[in-house]
Amino acid sequence: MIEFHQVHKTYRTGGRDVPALQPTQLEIASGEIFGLIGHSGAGKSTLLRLINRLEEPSGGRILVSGEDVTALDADGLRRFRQRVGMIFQHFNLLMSKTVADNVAMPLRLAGIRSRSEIDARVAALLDRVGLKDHARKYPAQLSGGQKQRVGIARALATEPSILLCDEATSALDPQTTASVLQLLAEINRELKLTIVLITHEMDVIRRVCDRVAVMDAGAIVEQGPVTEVFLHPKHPTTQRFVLEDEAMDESELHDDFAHVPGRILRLTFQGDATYKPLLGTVARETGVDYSILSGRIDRIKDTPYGQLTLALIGGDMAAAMARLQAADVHVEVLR
Ligand SMILES: Nc1ncnc2c1ncn2[C@@H]1O[C@H](COP(=O)(O)OP(=O)(O)OP(=O)(O)O)[C@@H](O)[C@H]1O
Repeated sequence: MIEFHQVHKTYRTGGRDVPALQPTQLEIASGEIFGLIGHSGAGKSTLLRLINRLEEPSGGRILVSGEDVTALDADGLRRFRQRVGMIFQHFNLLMSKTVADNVAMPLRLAGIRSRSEIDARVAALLDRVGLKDHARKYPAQLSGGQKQRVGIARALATEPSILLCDEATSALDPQTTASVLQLLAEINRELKLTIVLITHEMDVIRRVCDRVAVMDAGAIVEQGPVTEVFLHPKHPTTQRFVLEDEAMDESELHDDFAHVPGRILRLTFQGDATYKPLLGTVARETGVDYSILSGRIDRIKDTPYGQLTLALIGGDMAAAMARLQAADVHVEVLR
């Protein structure tokens, strides 16, 4: 478990104080994938880099598995950092070293001398990230996605229990992003690794994260399970991220509906409710007719969900709404 107790950070540059993180209380459970989302300058990198003390907090305490990492001396910090891997947006590979040597680097730094042990561990790591035939290549000969896989192998070399991902997919195209996220999810499952990732894309959060914190101006403004935060966003910043992900502008949509008769509802359903033939049944039972104005059926990590905007006309409207709510559908009246 990673715990932040009233942790805050102010940078001092050019005689000026730049507040980057307001006093923050946060708990990240062991084995989960925790996402931090926010716009540029929101404080995501600062929060992430405080976990392995690449940034020193201005105050507060950070505990990892109960150990106060803010109190570690240089030697303790060096050993602690072996338990925390990190990957970066621009990969940070050594361009003059081969793929195998890049992955071997943390092992050498950790004091492992045996050539055969290093070779065996590097081979296993490269196999795990799908790069077993690329060991002798140089980073310049690899695609962006392959470079990030080298970054992941290198980060896993010392068998850490935490992996920090700093915009790890921001430099990648959508297809490569999906395959790197899938690799992170597999590693999380197989190695029971805690992953903390930062991103400015809700899609990344939706695909792999269990829980999310939304950051704005140096503070966490909303946090919770991704299903909850994504389907029922409360803070305006969260609502904007969700709308960006849906690639639709709510106000535009409302203009389109202006001429549609009837009551307009947004239905949100998740899990088993997603695949039930509910709408037809409710329409038959209550005499209500409906037209679907917009909708999306997708997944949040492993949970299927749907969000439909409907116009309801005629019949017993109150009974229809009660029937939907009784079937675990979240009903929001838009008009
Ligand atoms: N080393 C530094 N010195 C001074 N100010 C800094 C430093 N690093 C970050 N800041 C400032 O702290 C605030 C938070 O920055 P941070 O990089 O944590 O945000 P972010 O959400 O990660 O942004 P981005 O997505 O652009 O990386 C910003 O106002 C930034 O300018």
